[in-house]
Amino acid sequence: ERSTSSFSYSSYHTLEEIYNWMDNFVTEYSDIVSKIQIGHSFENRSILVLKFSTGGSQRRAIWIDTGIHSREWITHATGIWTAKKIVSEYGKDRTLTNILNAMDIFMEIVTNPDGFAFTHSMNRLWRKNKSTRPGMFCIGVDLNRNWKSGFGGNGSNNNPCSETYRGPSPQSEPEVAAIVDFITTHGNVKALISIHSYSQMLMYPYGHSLEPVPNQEELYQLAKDAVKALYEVHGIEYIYGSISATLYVASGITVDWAYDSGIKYAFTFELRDTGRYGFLLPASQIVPTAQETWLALRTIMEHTLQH
Ligand SMILES: CS(=N)(=N)C[C@@H](Cc1ccccc1)C(=O)O
Ligand SMILES: [Zn+2]
Repeated sequence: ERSTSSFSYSSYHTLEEIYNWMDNFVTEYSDIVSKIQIGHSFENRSILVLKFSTGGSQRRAIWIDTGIHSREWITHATGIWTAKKIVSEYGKDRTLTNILNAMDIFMEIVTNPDGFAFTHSMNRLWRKNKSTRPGMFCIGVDLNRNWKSGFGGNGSNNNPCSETYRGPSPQSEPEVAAIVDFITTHGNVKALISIHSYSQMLMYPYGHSLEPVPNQEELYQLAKDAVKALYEVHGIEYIYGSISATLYVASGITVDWAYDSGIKYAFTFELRDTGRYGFLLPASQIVPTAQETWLALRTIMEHTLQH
């Protein structure tokens, strides 16, 4: 069907359903949204990004990615809901309207399409991408360990059979290289938000070391404000802080690369829950999760607009 009105924002969807929704979505909201193909996955699926823009050229931009770990289905579902929220609120919500009148938003909803397809077909709990190389008898690289910053450090693994296998070299994976190329070429991305699940946490660099980033105080306060805004929606409590101090040391991660590339507002979410359902979060929690996450995202985007 041509319109997105029959699409259920409170259900989980397959890759095909999401890609069809994207086409209908950009058609229906063509005045504010467009679709960009930034590359192809290892298994040759299109890697797609939604661009939200109200004009200008090469405006300051915000990058949001979901689904880098394919089993974290709540993140794709939250991304889809958020995309609809952005177009619905433009012209109504003053903060969002101010953001989009000055900045662009890029959103990559299915950041690991091969892994996502595999969670629907063969293994619901697949995390990595689906790359293989000669002599490797296990499949897949952890796309959240394949980035250049801190690559190969503690909290990543050199064993291809590990769930945190870093890959043979930084940006060896097409899914990572596509983002690096896009953001580097764009050159004006001011905030990057990489969304995972689960644990209910909002974190910022560094993951690869306990060394505080120069604007640590600012990021701490912003995370605190974002988590408070999130809490006020449904009373869900998040913890927040730097990745290495709050969670564990992890190397070669998205937000450390972003930060070291000059993106001073780099955050990573771990959405609901804290383990009762984990990656198998019931669809009934999609909309509540997306609603509360939106307030945190808007807080971070507003701060980026103002600084
Ligand atoms: C459960 S999980 N895989 N989302 C946990 C996730 C934590 C993390 C997120 C961002 C940066 C560093 C570390 C990871 O190990 O990749
Ligand atoms: Zn994850």
